[in-house]
Amino acid sequence: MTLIDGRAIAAAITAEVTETAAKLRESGTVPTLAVLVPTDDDATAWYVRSIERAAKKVDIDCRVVKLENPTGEDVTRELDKLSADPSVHGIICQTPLPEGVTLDHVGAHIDPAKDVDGANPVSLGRLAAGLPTYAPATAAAVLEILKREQVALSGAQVAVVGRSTVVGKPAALLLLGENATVTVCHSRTKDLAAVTKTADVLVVAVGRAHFVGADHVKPGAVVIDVGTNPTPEGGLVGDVDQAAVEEIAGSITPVPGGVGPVTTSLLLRHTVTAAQA
Ligand SMILES: Nc1nc(=O)c2c([nH]1)NC[C@@H]1CN(c3ccc(C(=O)N[C@@H](CCC(=O)O)C(=O)O)cc3)C=[N+]21
Repeated sequence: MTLIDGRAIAAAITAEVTETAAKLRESGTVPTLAVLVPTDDDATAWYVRSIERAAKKVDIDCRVVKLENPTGEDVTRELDKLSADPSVHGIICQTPLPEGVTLDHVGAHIDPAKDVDGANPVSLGRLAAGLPTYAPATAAAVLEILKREQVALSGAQVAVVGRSTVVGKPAALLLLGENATVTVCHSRTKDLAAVTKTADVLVVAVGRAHFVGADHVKPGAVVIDVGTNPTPEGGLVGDVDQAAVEEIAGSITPVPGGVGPVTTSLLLRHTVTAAQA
């Protein structure tokens, strides 16, 4: 079994982004990403620090806007302001959002041209229609890993477990765009293991530690583990029971060091692309 090195893939993307960012600066544009943080959440705080660190390395300006106990209206007003600000090229609104506020609602206030984490329903619609757009960075990371690992997708059986708007659904659309035969599974799927066992590529994005085990995996399958579940000991585990699957899968993305770092690097790539446009 091969462990897929997400950090190495992220480093390769980061090197490309560094070059593009330098060219932008030479031509007088300071590539700028705005990160809106509407709630206090440990996982989000970690992701925001990681974005800041990564942006600094590639010389992208990162503007973190922290709101204290905002209403939905406070969030949309801030997103309207950032969308209208010509010095901002990319905008990400962190989840979770305040109680009663949905990403669909606030996402509609991110200019699609700056929507580097694909949160505007317009961006998702464009993705569904096969038009150029920014896919959510995590979904894009799934595809980027499969491409860099040269996994054949055309005609392949792919199972996506999870149907969220930020990962499962857009990942399924991106995979369809590569001519994969995509099955989307979720909490109501009957006999999940029977479906996932037929998959050459298994993408798991349910947000539950060790949800997928040995009896879910086809021998030799490529397993992409999107989960980042905090453990009581302060560590991080995926949605896949890696130890149980090790003997069966052909290759797997570890957690940490798999999809996560690639997600951050793609958010930055989307930002320089937006700055070039
Ligand atoms: N609008 C929005 N989009 C997101 O994509 C989004 C979000 N909100 N809110 C928070 C979650 C969390 N998230 C992570 C991204 C990378 C790592 C990551 O790189 N983790 C490291 C390890 C971290 C560690 O070791 O503690 C890794 O997997 O190797 C983790 C978590 C994106 N999120």
